Amino acid sequence: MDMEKKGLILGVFEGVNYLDQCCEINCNLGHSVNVCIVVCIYSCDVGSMAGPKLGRKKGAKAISHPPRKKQKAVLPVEEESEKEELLSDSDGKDEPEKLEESDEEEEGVDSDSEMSSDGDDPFANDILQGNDDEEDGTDEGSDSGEDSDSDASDIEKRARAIDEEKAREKKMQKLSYSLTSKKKLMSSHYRLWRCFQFVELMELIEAFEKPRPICLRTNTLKTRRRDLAGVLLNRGVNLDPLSKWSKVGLVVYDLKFQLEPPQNIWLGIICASSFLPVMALAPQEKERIVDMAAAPGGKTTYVAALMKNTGIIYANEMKESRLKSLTANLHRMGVTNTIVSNYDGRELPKVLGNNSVDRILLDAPCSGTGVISKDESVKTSKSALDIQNCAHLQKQLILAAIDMVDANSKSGGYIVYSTCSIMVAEIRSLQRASISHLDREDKALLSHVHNMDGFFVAKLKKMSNMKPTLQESEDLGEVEEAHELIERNEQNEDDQKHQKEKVVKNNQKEKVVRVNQKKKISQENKKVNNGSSKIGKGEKTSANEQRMKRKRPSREEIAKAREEKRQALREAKRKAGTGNKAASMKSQDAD
Ligand SMILES: C[S@@+](CC[C@H](N)C(=O)[O-])C[C@H]1O[C@@H](n2cnc3c(N)ncnc32)[C@H](O)[C@@H]1O
Repeated sequence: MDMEKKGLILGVFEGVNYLDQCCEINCNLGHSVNVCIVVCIYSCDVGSMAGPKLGRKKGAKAISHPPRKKQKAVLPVEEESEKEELLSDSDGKDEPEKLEESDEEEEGVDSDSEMSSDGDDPFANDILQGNDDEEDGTDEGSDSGEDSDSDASDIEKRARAIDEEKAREKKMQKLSYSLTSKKKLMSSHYRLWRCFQFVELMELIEAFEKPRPICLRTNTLKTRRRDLAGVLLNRGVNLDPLSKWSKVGLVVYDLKFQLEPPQNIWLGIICASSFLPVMALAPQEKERIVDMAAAPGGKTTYVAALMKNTGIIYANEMKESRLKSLTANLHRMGVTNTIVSNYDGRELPKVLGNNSVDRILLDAPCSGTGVISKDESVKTSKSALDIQNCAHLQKQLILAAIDMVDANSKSGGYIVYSTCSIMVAEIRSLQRASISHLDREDKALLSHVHNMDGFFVAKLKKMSNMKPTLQESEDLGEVEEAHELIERNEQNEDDQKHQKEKVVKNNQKEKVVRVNQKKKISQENKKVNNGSSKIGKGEKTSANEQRMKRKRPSREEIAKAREEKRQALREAKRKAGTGNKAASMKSQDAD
């Protein structure tokens, strides 16, 4: 690996220790240029990075964050005062003492709430059983004596039994629902999930159903993280710094005033994984940057903040209906360096020109399979065709991005491609742009491992603005074809089986049709042979062939035939008319 480039990339993530691996693949990129792809593999575990609670007030409950004890500690957890980290954006002074005091109390509150919310407390059942035992003992004693007591305890027992039965039924219902949805998910996307081992797949599906921690990003155009944290803590919100790697992120545990956020200081609730593409892009002040698929602007506003409202951001969105939210967010967040456009991203090189910008963020439209925890319908609503269509669009968008970015940019020449999908086909859009092989699992941020929404981020560096020669294009075309061939070959057994079954059925149908046709033809032949004296015994001309051979009548012949028909009709009418007249005369005579 080229250490310089590695250094460069690590530089982008200076101080970021969650980078598991950073591999670089120099490769011929299909289409027009040579591009170096730098694949950054993120292993973030928000929960474990967050460390102990900060500033939680007495009695405040920790809600809806995943149980920490189940999370994998991918990163070295910073055990030191997170409050310092949280409030250390600049000088680290003026930390409210109150917060430090509450840290210790916090731990207790936290672990309690985890136990109760998880239902994982190993002692809980014992305590219940103990109670039952005691009651049983009392019952035995009362049997020997007072009837009224035993009646009461009988009723209690029965009531308890009914309750238990109900609870069991509920549990079974829940279990069967969960199994059905898992089955549905597995069967509907079986072929696309083939890259996972069964156990891992189950873990992944489980992870989809867990709520993610709520993350906030401080809008540094309006405030500092420490100030925001101070405001939130004063309002009784429990929060942690997201981690050392994010100087703006906060993890929030009980956002009570969710509907009335202080609009001038934060963007809203976002997933930690959405920080990563912008961090990877590392926009610099005064650069020209394109956000190819921008709405609703979560990443554009972050880019603008990192650029301190300097330079230019072209924020493009194809769907007109989504422009409103994009512009509204830009205004709300105080972004002033952005031009909003409404093009199909594939058309942008024609509008902005080739080799015209320093960096491009392509947060591609995707199947959304990485965000099932937010939108459950993704489980069953996405067909294989949807995924393939997405992948095709993504490839075309990547190619447009490559055309637009300037390899000679002094500070940039980078493209960041991200999707919130964990589907191989979509991740492979990069490959389909003829970038050499990417190992699929390793590049995705997987929900069950990282406790984030599934996500894929790759950073590309354009190496040259030169267009390849015809020969190179042809070679690359072949490479592309080869990739497509490989992909086609990789269709899973299910697919093949399905296809085979279809083919067999079709063959059978065709056979039946052919047999019927043959029968029909031979019957017609027989008829023709029997009925027509013109066709001798030895003549093998079929009725069909005869029909084919029959000459089409000329126009004159058709006109003549029509005239004859008309005359015959007139004659028939006339005859009928005279018949009627005679009949009516007859009847008059009779009267
Ligand atoms: C994943 S979302 C972008 C989210 C955004 N980057 C953010 O962080 O808020 C993808 C966006 O791409 C838009 N889109 C879909 N097809 C597009 C195309 N051909 N060109 C440009 N944008 C497109 C969608 O309407 C959608 O708003």
